[in-house]
Amino acid sequence: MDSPNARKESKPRLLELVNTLQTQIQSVQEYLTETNQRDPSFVGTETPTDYDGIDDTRGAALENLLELQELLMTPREILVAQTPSNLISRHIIVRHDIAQLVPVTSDESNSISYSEEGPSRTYESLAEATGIPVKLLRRIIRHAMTHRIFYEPKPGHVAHTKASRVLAEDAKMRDYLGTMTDEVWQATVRVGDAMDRWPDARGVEETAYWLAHGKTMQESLESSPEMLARYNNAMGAMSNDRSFSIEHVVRGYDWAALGKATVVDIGGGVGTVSKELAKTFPQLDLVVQDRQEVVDQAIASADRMEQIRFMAHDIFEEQPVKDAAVYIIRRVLMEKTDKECVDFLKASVSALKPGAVILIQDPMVPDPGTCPMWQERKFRESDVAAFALVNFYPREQEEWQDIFRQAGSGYEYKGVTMAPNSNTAFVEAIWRG
Ligand SMILES: C[S@@+](CC[C@H](N)C(=O)[O-])C[C@H]1O[C@@H](n2cnc3c(N)ncnc32)[C@H](O)[C@@H]1O
Repeated sequence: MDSPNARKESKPRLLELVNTLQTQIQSVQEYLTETNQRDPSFVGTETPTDYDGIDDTRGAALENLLELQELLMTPREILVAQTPSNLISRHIIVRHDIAQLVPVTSDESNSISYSEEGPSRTYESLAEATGIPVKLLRRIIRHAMTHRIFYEPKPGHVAHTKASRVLAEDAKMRDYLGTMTDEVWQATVRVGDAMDRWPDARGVEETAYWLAHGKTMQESLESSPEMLARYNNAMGAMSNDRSFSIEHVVRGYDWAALGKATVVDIGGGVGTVSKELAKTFPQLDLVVQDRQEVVDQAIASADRMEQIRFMAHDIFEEQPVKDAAVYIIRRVLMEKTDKECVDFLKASVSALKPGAVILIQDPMVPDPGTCPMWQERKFRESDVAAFALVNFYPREQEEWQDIFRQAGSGYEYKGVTMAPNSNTAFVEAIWRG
């Protein structure tokens, strides 16, 4: 324990945080100046601020700011800070395409008014366009404004902030929020009921999602091509987020060392990961496998690449692509029971040549204190959401080891490694035959 004298000498925590922040923010500001960027602001929609070259300092500053902000809050304020109503305005904005109705540039429709800050649209004109009574619409949009989505450049006018502009221009981001507010949100409020009903729940049927929607998430997606397309876009929107980032796949394995080789992306969706691998490692031949309806969607999409072949394949059927160097399966086994994981591995055996690698990427929350709180909070939010949706249980080292042991003695289990700065774990095994 510190001696009373040592304690006297150390700076009070609030001041220590402010001093550290002063230095960090100075560096961020210098970076913005060096890269000719405007001051960050919630007024107007100039291109989103790019912090890429200073991301570590920005992350450290966010961590200090979070601590500072929450140290300045009372315990009551902490308890009520997040409320279920936080999502209401986002839900309505996405449902009624409100972001697209607000002009981004000055040359759009004539219901626009121009001010120094840029184009805007009145609540009355938005009410007419959406059919929502103006008083209600104003309440909802003003709620969003407190979350920095839109602002009022002058009374009665709605204009874009950077965040609302992203929503207006990025269909994938709208699909992400649509999936969150139409699908995930409803499930999260049934978690307590699901835990009461199935205390030892396993598998995708004994879930809060099932209680909320009367079917599994997969059944929902299979029943509606629109919902499936929206879900796949939502996954794409999150591919840049640190927690889901494809960067962890691209950098987390020595793909270059494979030379000219075949990589099979099992349950690869519409090929988001394979497209990134294909761009960075042109020597790889990639095969993306998924359910027929997902493959159809991928093939219909405009950005197909020569290097990637799509193939309908059920992960529990015998693997048809023989002799590939790596079989990667990302964010698929997290939804499967242990027995299903074993079945999948057994179904792969006949295709594997000695030395072939099975690479599983699944979410796993880092241990407390090993990453900044602002990141851990995000990771734990997606962890409990995955529990609500598909009954996801992060598997420990020993559980994976046991799964590979049951799948056959030919698998040499290498272990689980966390990708740095992420909630992503790689599980690796090599087929020895
Ligand atoms: C969460 S998404 C992950 C997609 C992709 N791997 C990624 O990381 O972006 C899970 C994917 O697994 C696919 N999937 C689930 N069960 C499957 C099965 N039995 N056979 C084939 N694909 C399956 C789903 O269709 C979906 O595309």
